[in-house]
Amino acid sequence: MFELILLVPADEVETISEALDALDALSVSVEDADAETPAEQALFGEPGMPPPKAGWERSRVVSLFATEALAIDACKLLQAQDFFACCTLVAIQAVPEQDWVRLTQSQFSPVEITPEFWIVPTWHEPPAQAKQLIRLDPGLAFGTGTHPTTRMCLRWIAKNGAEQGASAQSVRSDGPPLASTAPSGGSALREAKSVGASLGRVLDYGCGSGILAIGAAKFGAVDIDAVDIDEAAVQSTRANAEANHVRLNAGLPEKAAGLYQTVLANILATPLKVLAPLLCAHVEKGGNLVLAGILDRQADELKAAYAPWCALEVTDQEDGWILMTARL
Ligand SMILES: C[S@@+](CC[C@H](N)C(=O)[O-])C[C@H]1O[C@@H](n2cnc3c(N)ncnc32)[C@H](O)[C@@H]1O
Repeated sequence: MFELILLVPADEVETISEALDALDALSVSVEDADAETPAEQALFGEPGMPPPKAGWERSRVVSLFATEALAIDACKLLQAQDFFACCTLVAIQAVPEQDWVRLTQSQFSPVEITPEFWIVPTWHEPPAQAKQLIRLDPGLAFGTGTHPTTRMCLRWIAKNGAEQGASAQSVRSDGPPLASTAPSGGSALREAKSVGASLGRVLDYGCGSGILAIGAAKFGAVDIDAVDIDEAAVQSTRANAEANHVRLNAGLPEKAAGLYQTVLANILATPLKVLAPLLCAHVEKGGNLVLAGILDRQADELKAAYAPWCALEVTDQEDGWILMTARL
């Protein structure tokens, strides 16, 4: 593989990226050429806000080609275009051979939720102290446990759920009995001890990988619905639930039906505000609403949006993100 590296001004990033795509680049990535210097710029967008620009003031555009000849041809073609006038060729160079699988895997380590509750990729042995764990590999859907918002929701589940070691029998009982929630692996996991169900019936709204629904099952939830607007997330939730030997109902949002003792939603502040009446209507009297995906500066707007139904409070925080919960 050979990479063609260009320095491109912000206004031309989109045009150059599209041209590289048309010239059969295997991939095109755009980086801030000033990253990790005082001139580094943040580029991000949130729902309801203007979309971020396609590139930085000085963008480093790196495209990958199967052969050196293809990279050189693409470069020559680009250099002949008007829009290339303010761009600079940095290099055409061979990409060293890498074990990409090993490299990717090395970036995902077990994630500690509590000292006894861990998220562990399948290629890792569980840590010795793990008494409860979720087996999860990175996939297309959001939710590997590495994001603070997911971790805060899981901490809430661990704190408010049944005692660790809750068995497969403690999850939904309308299917065939499941073998075990105990993961394979080297750690000495405690045998099933509790079928308590302090989470009760659970709704995971915006389930992504299904990580919260699976966590709820591991901590004694009795009947779990996991919904998402993204069909790929629904598929991912089903596959991850099966891999973790837990039973849940995954589907599109209309699958959410009736009242739940626990409603979890880790989305973002803007959709959470829009969803306030719907989410609150699904929480039974005395039940819990658990919201994440909220920046600490957004606490007051969320409190106001939910005030007609409940009094949201900030009950956890990590890296500028907050967890807001309420009892209805
Ligand atoms: C930040 S991810 C959270 C995933 C997972 N629950 C977690 O805690 O890691 C948010 C998920 O919500 C879904 N989502 C966004 N808006 C939604 C909506 N209006 N209704 C249902 N799901 C939504 C997205 O597709 C995405 O999978």
